Amino acid sequence: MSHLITKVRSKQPLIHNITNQVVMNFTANGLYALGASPVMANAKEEVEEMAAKADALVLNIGTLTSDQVEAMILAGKSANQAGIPVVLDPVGVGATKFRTASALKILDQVQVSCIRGNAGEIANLAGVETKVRGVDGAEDIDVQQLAEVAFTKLQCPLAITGAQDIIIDANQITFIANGHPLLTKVTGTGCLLSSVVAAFLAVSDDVQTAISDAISYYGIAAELAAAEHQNPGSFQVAFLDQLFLVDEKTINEKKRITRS
Ligand SMILES: Nc1ncnc2c1ncn2[C@@H]1O[C@H](COP(=O)(O)OP(=O)(O)OP(=O)(O)O)[C@@H](O)[C@H]1O
Ligand SMILES: Cc1ncsc1CCO
Ligand SMILES: [Mg+2]
Repeated sequence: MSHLITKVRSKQPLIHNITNQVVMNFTANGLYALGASPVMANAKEEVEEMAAKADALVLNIGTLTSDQVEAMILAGKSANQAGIPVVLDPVGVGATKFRTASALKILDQVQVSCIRGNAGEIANLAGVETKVRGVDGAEDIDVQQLAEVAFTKLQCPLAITGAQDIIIDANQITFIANGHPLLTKVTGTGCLLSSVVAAFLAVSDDVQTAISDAISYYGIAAELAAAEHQNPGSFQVAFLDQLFLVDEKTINEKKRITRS
C-alpha cells in the first residue's frame, strides 16, 4: 500500500489551526514544507466559516485564553458539521486546572478524530495521576498501559508521543520507533506534528494508518536532519528541509513500525 505522504502532497489539504503563539510560524512553515496549506484563524467571529472551508482543523491549547476556548468550540462544531477531521493537542494539560478543564470542555462538545500529546498530557487528560511541569512530558510512565487506560476513558484515537510513539484506537495499537532526541530541543515539534497528523487525516478515512504514516514520516525527516546537523538551530532548518524532501521510497526503507 502506498504511503499517504504522496496523497497529502497531491491534494494539498487546507489545515485550519487554532494554535499557540509560540509555534504559529513554525507550524505554518512545517505544513508548507510537507505540501499542505496552513491557515491560522482565531477570532470567534470567523472560525466557524474558516473551519467549514478547511480540510482539517487543529485545536492546540498551548497559550489558551477564555475567548480562545469559545472559538475552539465554535470551530470544532463547524468542523463536525462539515465532516472534516479535528485534532486536539492538549498542551500542558495537568500543569494548570484551566488547561485541564478547557481540554475536557472541548472534548465534551466537539467530536475529535485524534488527540496527540506527550505521555504526561494524555495521562492527565485521562485522569491518571502524573506530574506535569510546563509543556514537557512526564517521565516514568508505562506508555502501553497508559494508552489502554486512556483510550478506555477518552474513547477517541490517541497518539502518545515520546522516544517511542504509540497510536491506539478501537481496533489496533501501533508503535513507532522513528524520531530523534533533537526534536525535544526545538519548540513546537509536538505542535507541528499534531498539524501534520491533521493533514494526513484530511486525505484518508483510515485513522490508524493516517496517524502512523504521519508520525513515521515525521520521525524519519528528523533522523535525516540530525544526520546532517547536531545543534538545535541548524537542526530546525534541516528538519524543515527534510519534511519537504523525504519521499515515499525513503520512508519505506527507514520506517520502524510494529503493530499489535
Ligand atoms: N527521546 C526521543 N527520541 C526520539 N524522538 C523523540 C523523542 N522525544 C520525542 N520525540 C519525537 O518528537 C516529536 C514530538 O513529540 P513530543 O512527545 O516531544 O511532543 P511534545 O511534548 O508535545 O512537544 P512540544 O510541546 O515541544 O510541541 C514526535 O515525533 C516524537 O516521536
Ligand atoms: C513553550 C510553550 N509554552 C506554551 S505552548 C509552548 C510551545 C510548545 O508546546
Ligand atoms: Mg506538546
